[in-house]
Amino acid sequence: MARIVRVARSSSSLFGFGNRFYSTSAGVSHASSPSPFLHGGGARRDVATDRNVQWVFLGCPGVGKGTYASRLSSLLGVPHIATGDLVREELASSGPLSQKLSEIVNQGKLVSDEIIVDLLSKRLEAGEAKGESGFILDGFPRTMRQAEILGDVTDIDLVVNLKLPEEVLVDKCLGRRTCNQCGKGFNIAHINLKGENGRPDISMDPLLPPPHCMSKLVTRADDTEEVVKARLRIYNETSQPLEDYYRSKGKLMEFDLPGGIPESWPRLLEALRLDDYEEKQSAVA
Ligand SMILES: Nc1ncnc2c1ncn2[C@@H]1O[C@H](COP(=O)(O)OP(=O)(O)O)[C@@H](O)[C@H]1O
Repeated sequence: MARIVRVARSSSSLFGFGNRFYSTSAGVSHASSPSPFLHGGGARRDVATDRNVQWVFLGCPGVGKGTYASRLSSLLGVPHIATGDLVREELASSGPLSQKLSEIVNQGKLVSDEIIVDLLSKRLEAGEAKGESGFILDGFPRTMRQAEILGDVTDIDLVVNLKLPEEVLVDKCLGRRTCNQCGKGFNIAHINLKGENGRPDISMDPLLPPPHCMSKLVTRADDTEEVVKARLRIYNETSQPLEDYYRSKGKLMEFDLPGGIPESWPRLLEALRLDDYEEKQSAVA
C-alpha cells in the first residue's frame, strides 16, 4: 500500500498534476463554452492556466471504450491511454512482470492496483516528456483504490460511462480482431438484438478490416467466452462503487449506445456538445 501511495505522490509531479492546473470540476451543468466538458469546465476557461481535457471512459469489456476514446482523443488532440494496452505491451516485452501478468490476465482477473498505477505512471511520464498534456483514460480506474489515487493526483473533468445490454457484450468481445501489423482494431460480429421493455432494437454492422489487414488479424488471448464472462462478472462487481463515486461528484455522464459507430458517434458528440467542434475542426483541416 505504501508503494502505491508513493507512486501516486511521485506521479503528481511527473504528470504536472500539481498547482499549475487550476482545480475545477466539469460539472455537467456548466454551459458557458461550446462544450462544458472541455478544458475543465467552461465557466472558468478564461483562467490563465487553461489545459487539455482529463477524461475517463468507463464501461464493460466489449462496450467500445477503446473505439470512442480513441476517436475523441484524435478530435481533441489528447492521448488515449488504455491500461489494457499497457498491460499487453508489458506482456509482449517478456520483462520480469510478464509471466505474472499473463496468468492474471488469462483468467480475466484484475492486475493489482500497484502494478497498474506503476504502468500508468510510466506511460504518463513518457508522454509528458514528449510534450503531451491532458488524456482520455480507458480502463482506469477499475477499483475504488485506483479512483482515489487518481483523485489524489489530479482533477478529472468528466467520466463517460458507456453502456450496452449484456447480451451484446460477449458477442462483441468474441468478434474483436486486431491487425498485428498496423495495430488497428476491428470487429467481425453482426449484432441484432430485438428491443424489449422499452429498449429499442440494437443492431451493429461488423467493422471489417481492409483487404490488406485481412490475413494479419489476431484475437486477444483473453477474448475467449469463458474469460470474457469472468471479466464481465468482475467488472459488474467492481463498477457500481466507481459509478456512485463519480456520480456523487457530479462528473458521471451515462451514455446508452444506440447502435454501432455510425449511429453512436454523432449522438456521443451531441451529448458531449462537441458536434459543432467536430465541424469546426474539419473546416480548419
Ligand atoms: N485498471 C486496471 N486495473 C487492473 N487490471 C487492469 C486494468 N486495466 C487493465 N487491466 C488488466 O488488463 C486486462 C485487459 O484490459 P482491457 O483491455 O481494458 O480489457 P477489457 O476488454 O476487459 O476492458 C484486464 O482483464 C485486466 O487483467
